[in-house]
Amino acid sequence: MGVASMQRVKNVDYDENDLYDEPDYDEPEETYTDEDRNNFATLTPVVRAELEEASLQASDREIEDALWNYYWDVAKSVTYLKNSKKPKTQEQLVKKEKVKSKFDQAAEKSAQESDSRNMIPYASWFRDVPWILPEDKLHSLVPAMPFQRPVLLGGSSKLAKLAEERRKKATATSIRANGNTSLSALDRLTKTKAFTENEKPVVEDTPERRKYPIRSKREPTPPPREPTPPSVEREGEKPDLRALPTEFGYTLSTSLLDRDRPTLSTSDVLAAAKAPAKQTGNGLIKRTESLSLDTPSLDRVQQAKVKSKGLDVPRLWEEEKAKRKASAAFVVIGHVDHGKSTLMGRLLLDTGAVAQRDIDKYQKQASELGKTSFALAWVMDTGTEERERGVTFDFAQHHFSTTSSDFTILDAPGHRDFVPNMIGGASMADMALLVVDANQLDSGMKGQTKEHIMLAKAVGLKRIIVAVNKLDSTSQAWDQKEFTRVQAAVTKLLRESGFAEDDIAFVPCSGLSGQNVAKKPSGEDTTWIGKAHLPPLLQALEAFSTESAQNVDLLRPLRMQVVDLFRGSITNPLSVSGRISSGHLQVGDVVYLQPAGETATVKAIEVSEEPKDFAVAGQICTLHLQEISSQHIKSGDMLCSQADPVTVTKDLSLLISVVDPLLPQPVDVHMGRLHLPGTIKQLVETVDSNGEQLKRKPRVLKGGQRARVKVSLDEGAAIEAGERIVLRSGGATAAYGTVE
Ligand SMILES: Nc1nc2c(ncn2[C@@H]2O[C@H](COP(=O)(O)OP(=O)(O)OP(=O)(O)O)[C@@H](O)[C@H]2O)c(=O)[nH]1
Repeated sequence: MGVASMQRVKNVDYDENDLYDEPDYDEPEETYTDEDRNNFATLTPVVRAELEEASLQASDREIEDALWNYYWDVAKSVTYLKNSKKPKTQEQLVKKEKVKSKFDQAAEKSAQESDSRNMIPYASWFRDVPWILPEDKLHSLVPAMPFQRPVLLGGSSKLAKLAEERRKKATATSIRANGNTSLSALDRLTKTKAFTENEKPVVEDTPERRKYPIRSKREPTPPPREPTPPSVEREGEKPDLRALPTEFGYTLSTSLLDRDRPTLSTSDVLAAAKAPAKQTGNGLIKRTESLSLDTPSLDRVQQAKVKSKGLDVPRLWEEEKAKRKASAAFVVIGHVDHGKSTLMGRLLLDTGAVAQRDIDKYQKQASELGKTSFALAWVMDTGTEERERGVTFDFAQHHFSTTSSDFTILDAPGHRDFVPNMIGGASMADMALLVVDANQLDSGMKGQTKEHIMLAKAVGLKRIIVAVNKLDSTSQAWDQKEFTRVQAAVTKLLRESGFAEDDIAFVPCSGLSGQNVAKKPSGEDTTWIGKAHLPPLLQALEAFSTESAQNVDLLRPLRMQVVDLFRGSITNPLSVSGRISSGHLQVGDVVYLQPAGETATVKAIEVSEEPKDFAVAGQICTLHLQEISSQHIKSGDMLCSQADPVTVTKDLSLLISVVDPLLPQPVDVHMGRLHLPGTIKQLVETVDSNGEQLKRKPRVLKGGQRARVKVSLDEGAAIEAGERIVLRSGGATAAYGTVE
């Protein structure tokens, strides 16, 4: 395990007391979804393998607890388990309970108060409302289920306690109260408004949200990966002395988050109050009947429906062709610590996408930790603290431009532990950038260099640039022989994997020193690079990027797999991102989501973080949606044209290349960001390279064979012919191919 992984160990946000205080908690019954179970099945062996590497053992239950609590984050789960399994030092064992600060005590008290809100009889929700609400309406105004927040995030023991503590702290921080009830109602409302303005309200941790995480949009300039400074109270910062919102105010503020529940806006309430009361003996009761209890969603309350401008997108796209730069998205792959992040940080710095002052800042922070060499890598790290709910497993996107091309870097920070995410990232790319440490060829060949090459091919990437990196630190710096040795070995592997000679480019470079990255190298020991006509990395990327701009298919029906789902802002409560694989869309379009079978309106479009009127096939974009609930979308779903939607199916006929022996057996089916459990029901036939039958109904498929198989998915998915799929079993890639 490399230095970078050790950093992740340190990044985990807990203190030692969390490991040793173990109060009794009642364990709630967990009801896992199929997706949860699938995640457990896929990730538990990965975590176990990591632990075994460190000679540690953990039970399935412990691993599952960790995965559940760390939200499927393998690195964090491993870190937690490693720390909890490590023998305790004497010092740790005798450590007394920390003296609680006044703020901690206040936070605890407020958390208890907030817990006491968990069970609220519906009749008392509106006890401080100056008018009376009819009994039958009260049922519709409060949640259908008893309003009870989950007591634990799941699991048991220390993790459960850790999760509970965190939840309490988060609640306490958001609604800090000291019991001062003398503040005006206006102040209380201001408090609830503050949630929405900061766009970080206290969100219920419902099972629904666990299943379909909605994250805040990533900050464009990421924070450093290391260190995570301990949270310190800022000097001079005054505690928030405002009172808790009333039950009614709380209802209003939280209901804004639940878009499926009938929601009352403030204006609805005021209108109702002003409405003439019907004299029925019940006085004001009848006023409340003018409240529109069907007012369904935030969209309709706050957002005007966006109309389409009716643009002729294919014509506009063609007209703009001359003005447009070439573009390409590339996924950065390679074995751990071979220098991917450093090389990308260098590229972003030397192309001006990142300012030197940011690097200087990271340099200073890194050198304080004795890790100066990581300053460039920190540019790429999106930082766990920035992510809502500590989710760290998603790949990051970064953009940079040259005079001729626009690039998107797809970097999956956790992909070495989390191959499914590497598949998700690679399936959005036009090409791959494989980084190989010239000093560590053999370990890479046994490890992820080999696996990532296979997966790049499996998701359909044709072009690959191989950066032979760290040539500044070969036994003799910039040794041409070392470069040639790596080039020969990697070329062999790429050819075996099916990459054509013309689609492979080699670049000798050093991300750390910047030699041959954005500029040609200087110095006597690098003269051979110019003589061999080996371009700098940036030039190689530009040479491969020109094709992708022409490789768009606007005229086919719209298809875009949802890769990410997040909350953009209060005005854009639901946004999705992904790559349009075919067709086009524009602001105001109504799109169809499968497998939910729901429609949504495209309120706004962003491409490379710039607002656009339309987006076309080949572009990675963010769509802000309206008139759809988050419950109907999850990553892996397909956004398609209403007129020609993808059909939902459970049964797949696949033409596959076999990596590991296969029988009729359970498998995990991966298609881009979609991961579903399924079963190989039938081995139909083995075929030759032209797809012609070799043998009918084989009993087993061996590595290296091509075959037709029938796979049944556990649940229906939006998959159509021609899609690339990867079959995995026991945490390893077993086969890849296409849907027929
Ligand atoms: N000498 C030398 N060291 C380098 C070079 N590039 C990266 N390194 C060092 O290699 C180590 C790992 O670099 P990273 O950029 O974090 O590697 P990575 O492949 O992104 O690692 P993971 O994301 O953890 O897989 C760091 O200490 C870097 O400073 C290089 O060109 N030359």
